[in-house]
Amino acid sequence: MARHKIALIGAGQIGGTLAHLAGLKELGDVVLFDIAEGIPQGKGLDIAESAPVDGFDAKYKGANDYSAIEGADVIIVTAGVPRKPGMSRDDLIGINLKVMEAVGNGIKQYAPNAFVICITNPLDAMVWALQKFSGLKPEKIVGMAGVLDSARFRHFLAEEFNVSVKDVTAFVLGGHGDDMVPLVRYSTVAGVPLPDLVKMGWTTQEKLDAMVERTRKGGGEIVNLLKTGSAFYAPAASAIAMAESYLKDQKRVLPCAAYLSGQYGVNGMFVGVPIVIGENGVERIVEVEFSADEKAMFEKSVASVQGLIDACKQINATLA
Ligand SMILES: NC(=O)c1ccc[n+]([C@@H]2O[C@H](COP(=O)([O-])OP(=O)(O)OC[C@H]3O[C@@H](n4cnc5c(N)ncnc54)[C@H](O)[C@@H]3O)[C@@H](O)[C@H]2O)c1
Ligand SMILES: O=C(O)C[C@H](O)C(=O)O
Repeated sequence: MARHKIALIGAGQIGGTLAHLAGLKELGDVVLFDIAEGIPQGKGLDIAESAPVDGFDAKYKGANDYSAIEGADVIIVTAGVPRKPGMSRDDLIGINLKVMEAVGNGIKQYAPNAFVICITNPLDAMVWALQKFSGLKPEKIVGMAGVLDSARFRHFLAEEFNVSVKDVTAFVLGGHGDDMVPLVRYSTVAGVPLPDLVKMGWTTQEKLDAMVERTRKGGGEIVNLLKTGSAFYAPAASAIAMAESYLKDQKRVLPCAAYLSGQYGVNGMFVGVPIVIGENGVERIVEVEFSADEKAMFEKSVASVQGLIDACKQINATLA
């Protein structure tokens, strides 16, 4: 059986990490595409030269021409610019929307049947625009944010409870902004919901609230530390988990920005919700019940995403 083909559009910090992880996990052969000449070729060659040491088989190709992505099974998009300290993700909208137009046209021409994972920020608006520009079926395109935001929450929880991250589950839904929705009722340690752990005295409500807030600001925390760009190890690991679920038909239940057509009362937008990813792409959108407070938080987050989509339509009239 031929190996899968994984195309990475954007060969920067996340793109390079994705390429390395895809090889280490033997997910398939990798094409790195970027507008910067030499970067995708250099990163591809460097990683290919690590393969004999780590003992994995994968072919690497760097390219500056979209024809190289032809026939890709999975495409992960990180093309664009990241934020720097003092900026919000939303400040990237103008420049990255133009990038999504070029990327969408490339996908439409060379890989219209791929499963596409968008990472570029502001995430929920960029994945929406990328779907419009590429014409991909809504079940074949998702945005990566919830897996990352949930992983951050899981890390903070595992540190607080001094337990293995493997025994901590978390669901962060909504848009990938500071008003994202970490759902404490649906987050657990060994299956015990977080509010019960507060009742048991294992942590306090104040500490839990602080972890929720730190999760919401998790991206900015890394930006302020790095100063030159944003997080890339955890974002790449998160997108690889999504790609692996598709390529291996794992049917994992992961929080991702998915196209909603009425679910959660939302129509025609991509917002972070739990979905099942299998060989058909988005195979199910899981509609969990919200309390009144959770519903209000989710609606506030959706309103922020709607504002970004409206801004995209203002910038590019073809999207209106
Ligand atoms: N969704 C998330 O959770 C999440 C997490 C982290 C970062 N991000 C976003 O991902 C994006 C990439 O982050 P990064 O750290 O890899 O940035 P980076 O600057 O290291 O890499 C971006 C790459 O995109 C390339 N590029 C720019 N315009 C292009 C175009 N038109 N076509 C092809 N390539 C193009 C650049 O040359 C660069 O190599 C940013 O927008 C960032 O905000 C999102
Ligand atoms: O915060 C950013 O700008 C990058 C990304 O969205 C993140 O959450 O790490």
